[in-house]
Amino acid sequence: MPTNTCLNLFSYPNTNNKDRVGQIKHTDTGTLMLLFSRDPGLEIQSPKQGTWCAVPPVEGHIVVNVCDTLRYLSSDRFYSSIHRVLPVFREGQQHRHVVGYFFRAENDAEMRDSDGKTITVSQWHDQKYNTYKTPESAKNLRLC
Ligand SMILES: O=C(O)CCC(=O)C(=O)O
Ligand SMILES: [Fe+2]
Repeated sequence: MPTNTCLNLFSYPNTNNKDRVGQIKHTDTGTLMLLFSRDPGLEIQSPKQGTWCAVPPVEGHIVVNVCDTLRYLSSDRFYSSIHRVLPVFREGQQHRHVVGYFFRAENDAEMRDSDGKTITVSQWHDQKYNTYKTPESAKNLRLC
């Protein structure tokens, strides 16, 4: 059965322009995301206080991110983490490099979203990614 599981290589330009954003706040669509990074910039939002907290890279460690599908399949036992990427200027560096492995369930797998609606994994994925198409539509991004 096909899935949208993928390995993504990211390269963010190094900048000290505070108006630039690496990635706006979002949750990931799949089950788990493994993030391999030596560069700072990732932040997660506390679900209770709403405050942002840096996730600094730690030598020999990776970040494991819970994503939407795991939230739905676990009936909210696990929550998908709300996160964003900010530019962190680093002297002498050209880019911020990150590798993300996005585990995604089978496209036809069904789950119940937070409105109680039954939706397939690929429908959820496509619906969410359509909101990124323009900066205007991204303002309405449904997080989870
Ligand atoms: O660049 C990062 O640190 C995180 C990337 C990310 O959140 C994503 O691609 O969904
Ligand atoms: Fe993400």
